[in-house]
Amino acid sequence: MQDIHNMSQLTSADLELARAFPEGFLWGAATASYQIEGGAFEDGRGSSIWDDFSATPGKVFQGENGNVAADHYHRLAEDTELMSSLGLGAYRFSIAWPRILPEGRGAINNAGLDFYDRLVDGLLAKGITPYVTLYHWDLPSPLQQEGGWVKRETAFAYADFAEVVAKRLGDRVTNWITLNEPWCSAYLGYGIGIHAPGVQDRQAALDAGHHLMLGHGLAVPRIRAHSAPNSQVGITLNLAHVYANDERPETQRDVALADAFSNRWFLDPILRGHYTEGFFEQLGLNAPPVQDGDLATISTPIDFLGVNNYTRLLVKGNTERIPLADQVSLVAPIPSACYTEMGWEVYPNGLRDLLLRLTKDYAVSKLYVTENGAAFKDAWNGNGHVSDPRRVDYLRTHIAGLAEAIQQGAPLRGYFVWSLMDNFEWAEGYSKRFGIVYIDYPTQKRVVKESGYWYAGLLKAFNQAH
Ligand SMILES: N#[N+]C[C@@H]1[C@@H](O)[C@H](O)[C@@H](O)[C@@H]2O[C@H]12
Repeated sequence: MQDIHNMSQLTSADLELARAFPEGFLWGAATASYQIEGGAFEDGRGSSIWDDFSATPGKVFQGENGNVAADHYHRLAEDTELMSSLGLGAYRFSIAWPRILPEGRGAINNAGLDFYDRLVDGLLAKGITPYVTLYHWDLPSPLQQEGGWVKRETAFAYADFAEVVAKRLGDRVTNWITLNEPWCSAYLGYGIGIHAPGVQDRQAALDAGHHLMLGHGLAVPRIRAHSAPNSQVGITLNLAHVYANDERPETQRDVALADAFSNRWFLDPILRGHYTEGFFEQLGLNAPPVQDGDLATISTPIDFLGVNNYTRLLVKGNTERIPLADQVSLVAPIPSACYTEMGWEVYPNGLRDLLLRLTKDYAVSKLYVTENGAAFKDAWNGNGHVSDPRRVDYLRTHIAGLAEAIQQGAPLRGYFVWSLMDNFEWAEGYSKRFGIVYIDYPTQKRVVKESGYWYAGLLKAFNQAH
């Protein structure tokens, strides 16, 4: 592989930016099992709700699925070499529950554990620290057939799964993320049904969210019991800072509703041990089936909070309609602003302001940005490289916001760009490319994008400064 660093086009300001970060700051990239692995029917892997959802007509763009994806299952050596050439200090990936427990519980598929053994050993051999997400949405189908996350039993099945993985990898993996974005699993999967398993029932979303958090709390001690003493366990939440479009009282009301629904629904139980007061009433729904002790379990102390952030929320109150927390009026696209292919406003200060809010309002000892990135229209002409200047600018401006947040007191310890490589973007299929490495799916060729060279150059400059 060409000397990847000589291909980067860093400015003097970029070099200054790299030097702004403290020694020990962790630079990584993130992926998820169903989005990159493929090998969907190999070596004993069972079916997941995303296999089922993708196979359901009309659910995923052009009927695409994760059967092959980026074929990572067959390219471990190539992809770990790619990560090493980029200079990554860490790699965040997820474990496919159906590879480990094809029925969701019970019989262990050791071939599945062997795959992650090989991945972890390959990363460690290259000096790359594994950050393992135990659940990134691929619930085994048999558990969904019993009701999935709306059933309390699934929380216990998840904790059993987490322990099986920790027993195998806990001697080498010291950084664990229990869940990825339970808000998406609950609301997109069970509330409005645009994600797997495709249930459209807002009460089910609250019940699923509760059991996801219960699974998190049940799993934390079981992960710790099988990991090295210096291990750390956290959770990753998708969060966004909420801004008021004006000072009107109805706008202030809607800002509070949007914050409750988008952020505090999960932040408050996990970090404060209680749901946000009045939250369920604002939604016009019943409380989920909370049992004695649940909130104590859910709020079991964690070592860090993982933050996934892509954009901000801008809210404009509407007196004619008293919204429910999940129906707040967001401001229409702003002509002067820049938007990604996902329709998300590019607003770098949103990440900085979010980290500062979390620092101010929640007693988090450590923060990691576990996902941040952008989808833009990337094209590859079959040779040369992929020009993606908008992604370079997105990364540059958001990373600059991290430096400001740290300088203002945020306990930020690391950043994982989403994503290492283009991948299956859920209901959008392969139509949205988030990678700093381009995947030519017909050939599975990996082509480092301009943003990948830039990120590698930033990491090299950071390492040279320390
Ligand atoms: N959409 N989008 C990109 C990205 C998605 O690909 C990840 O799997 C999720 O954790 C999170 O939603 C963010």
